[in-house]
Amino acid sequence: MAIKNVMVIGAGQMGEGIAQVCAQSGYNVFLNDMNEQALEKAMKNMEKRLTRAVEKERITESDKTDTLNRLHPSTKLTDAESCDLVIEAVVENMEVKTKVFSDLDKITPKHAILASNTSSLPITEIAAVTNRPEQVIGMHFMNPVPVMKLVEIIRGLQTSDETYQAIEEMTNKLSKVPVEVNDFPGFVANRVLMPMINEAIYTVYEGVSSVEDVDTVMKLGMNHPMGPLTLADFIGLDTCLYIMEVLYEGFGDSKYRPCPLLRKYVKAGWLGKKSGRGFYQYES
Ligand SMILES: CC(=O)CC(=O)SCCNC(=O)CCNC(=O)[C@H](O)C(C)(C)COP(=O)(O)OP(=O)(O)OC[C@H]1O[C@@H](n2cnc3c(N)ncnc32)[C@H](O)[C@@H]1OP(=O)(O)O
Ligand SMILES: NC(=O)C1=CN([C@@H]2O[C@H](COP(=O)(O)OP(=O)(O)OC[C@H]3O[C@@H](n4cnc5c(N)ncnc54)[C@H](OP(=O)(O)O)[C@@H]3O)[C@@H](O)[C@H]2O)C=CC1
Repeated sequence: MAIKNVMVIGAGQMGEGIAQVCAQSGYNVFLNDMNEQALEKAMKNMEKRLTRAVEKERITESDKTDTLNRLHPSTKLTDAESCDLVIEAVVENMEVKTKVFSDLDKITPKHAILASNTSSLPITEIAAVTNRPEQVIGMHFMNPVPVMKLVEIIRGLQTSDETYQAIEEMTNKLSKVPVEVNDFPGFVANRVLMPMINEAIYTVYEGVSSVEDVDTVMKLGMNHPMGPLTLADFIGLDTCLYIMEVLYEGFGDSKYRPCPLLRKYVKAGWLGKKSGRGFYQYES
């Protein structure tokens, strides 16, 4: 199936990045969000990054103009009626995601593929609220999307080979590297990454070391590009907590219990870089 028109739902940090790379690769993209301010901010950020790419001579001025012309901010989910693929990137919450998928199932054409950028939630459960579970799939991009090469492609129980192949082909077209994984809590990326981040938070919580020193140990000792606490702030502490909860509930194993300090920060509204405060403070 040829994918031409794509809708990305959620103009947060992931949705914005996904919309940009799709438009840069020639897809016609609706970026959908109920919040017009979030859409405006996302459009500005994408334009800024494209301008920087022109300055660095990675793309031409006309590539930038063409990309921007392919990007359409949208506040109506019904714009998905002309789309061949929808990539959902709203908050990591099953209730919110299943509501979006159930609505999309009614709006989109019969042939359309419905993908989720969920970082941990079961694709099979999301697919079950639609009448097309064979066309529902996980397409898990990494943050920051324009930079990171990996896309985890997650097969739900009923995902068809045809759907998998269409998404694998598109991932290659986006100049990303696809990796096929099965539908288990946290898939591969976050089953491995998030317990490491959670453990780093425990070392601060238990007074083993300071935030800065934990990050230094992992940066200089393990050559990680960012320390785990900087990375947690970058991902979003709410997202980190939701993922730990999915692992904890999904496996029923106490080794995945979220650190109380992580819970406390999220309750305080300290969500990391996006809210201006997490383990570190950020200028707005
Ligand atoms: C939670 C999940 O479900 C899954 C996940 O995504 S887990 C998170 C996975 N991501 C990571 O682990 C990221 C780890 N960090 C890194 O790789 C690097 O620190 C980084 C790529 C983010 C920044 O790299 P850096 O060398 O430290 O900084 P910097 O030189 O400023 O940036 C390198 C390039 O990335 C770009 N970049 C940095 N942050 C960016 C962002 N948020 N959005 C877009 N581009 C960005 C910069 O513009 C720069 O591009 P140019 O070459 O055009 O200048
Ligand atoms: N952060 C990361 O590093 C990664 C995140 N992901 C996944 O991507 C998805 C989005 O994460 P991210 O972009 O970081 O999150 P953000 O917090 O940046 O954005 C969340 C988006 O969800 C929307 N949203 C929030 N609440 C609701 C609701 N009740 N109904 C509908 N939409 C809602 C927000 O809309 P509004 O603008 O209106 O508030 C916003 O567009 C999550 O599933 C996350 O797990 C995947 C890979 C990496």
